[in-house]
Amino acid sequence: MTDTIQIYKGLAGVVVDYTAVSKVNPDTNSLLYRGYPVQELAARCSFEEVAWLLWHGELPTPTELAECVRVERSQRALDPVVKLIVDQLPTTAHPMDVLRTAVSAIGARDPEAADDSREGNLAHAARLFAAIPAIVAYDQRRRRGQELIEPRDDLDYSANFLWMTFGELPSAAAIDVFRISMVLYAEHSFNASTFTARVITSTMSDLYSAVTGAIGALKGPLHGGANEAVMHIFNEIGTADKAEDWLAQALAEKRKIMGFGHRVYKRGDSRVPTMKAALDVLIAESGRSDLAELYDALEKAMTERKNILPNLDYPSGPAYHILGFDTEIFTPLFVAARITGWTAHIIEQQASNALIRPLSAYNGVDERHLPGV
Ligand SMILES: CC(=O)SCCNC(=O)CCNC(=O)[C@H](O)C(C)(C)COP(=O)(O)OP(=O)(O)OC[C@H]1O[C@@H](n2cnc3c(N)ncnc32)[C@H](O)[C@@H]1OP(=O)(O)O
Ligand SMILES: O=C([O-])CC(=O)C(=O)O
Repeated sequence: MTDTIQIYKGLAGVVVDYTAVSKVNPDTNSLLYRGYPVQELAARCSFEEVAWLLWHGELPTPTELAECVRVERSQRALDPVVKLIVDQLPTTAHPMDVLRTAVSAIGARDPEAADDSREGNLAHAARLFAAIPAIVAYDQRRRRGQELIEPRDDLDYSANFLWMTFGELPSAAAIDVFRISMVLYAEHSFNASTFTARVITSTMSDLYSAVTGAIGALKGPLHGGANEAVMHIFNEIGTADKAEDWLAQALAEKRKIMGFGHRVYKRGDSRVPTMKAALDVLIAESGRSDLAELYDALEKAMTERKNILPNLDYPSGPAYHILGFDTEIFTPLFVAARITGWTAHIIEQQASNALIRPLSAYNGVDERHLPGV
């Protein structure tokens, strides 16, 4: 008689630890960062304030915010050595591969990288928070044959990110949409990339290694890579009138429809209404009603056929497209936001560490021996 072993495939439904960083509640369709509803933060707070909140557990005082902003602005410029490394990479490499390499290089260049004290890790987190926009912006520009644009000290995080990418500023409303997307993408409990960062941290490795691994986990289309995949799907479908037939065919081929479904939310993603409202602002401003029609048609068809609802990547993909980002840059934008949540979790894991090492049930060949043994 063999013992029955319970396998938790994909760790679905398994609670592996406590976290005080965020609470995802699929029953009430809510998401709290350190207790605050994400919708309130998206409506009222700068991304710098949200970063501070995630790292420290409380919103910054005016003095703390001024310090956070000062540190961010002082580390915005692309490190010339990191630029050299990026320049060596072919433009056939996915921008997530470029960003993963650049973050790894920043870690290798930090003489204090091994300092995993709370203060050390907060400093590393602030460095990556400030440095990632320049890498992402420059990578899009070099792919377009354009020169690096230096950061501007008179702009906040969101406006400066758009400035470094495009060399001009869009409307205040468009900058705000970008800020909202950063706030919504910042944190989401034990998702695959955050869990990756926590696994790496649990071995007492350094923060840069954990973030490098997390970038690799986020790249996949079942996770962060879905925001760019949504745009590929939109391009494939073409126009709203083709959405229903396209979906029928895609489902018949057993394809996953990117931007729909979620491991935790089964009745809708708490962040989608806020991001959809932000997308609507861009659609109204740009006159892209074609995109709005396509968005609605695919959502309606997917609801009717599968009753599977959109996740955050569904509205953010077309929003980034209208803002002018190239499709393959969308997931690096997710990294720029999620660096805040990842590093908050790394600090939390490190403060209450246990090596993460689950068990497996062996189902290979029975014990056997080499000839003559
Ligand atoms: C910000 C984020 O990272 S959010 C996630 C972004 N990822 C995507 O948008 C990729 C598309 N979505 C998916 O692949 C899935 O919904 C996941 C990976 C996100 C969640 O997966 P799971 O929790 O394992 O899915 P779940 O158990 O709810 O699936 C139930 C059924 O619905 C199907 N399903 C779920 N999502 C989709 C989808 N997007 N397209 C088609 N079918 C789907 C599953 O194949 C499964 O079918 P089955 O019972 O016939 O096998
Ligand atoms: O929670 C998840 O599994 C994926 C997700 O929505 C996120 O990381 O934002």
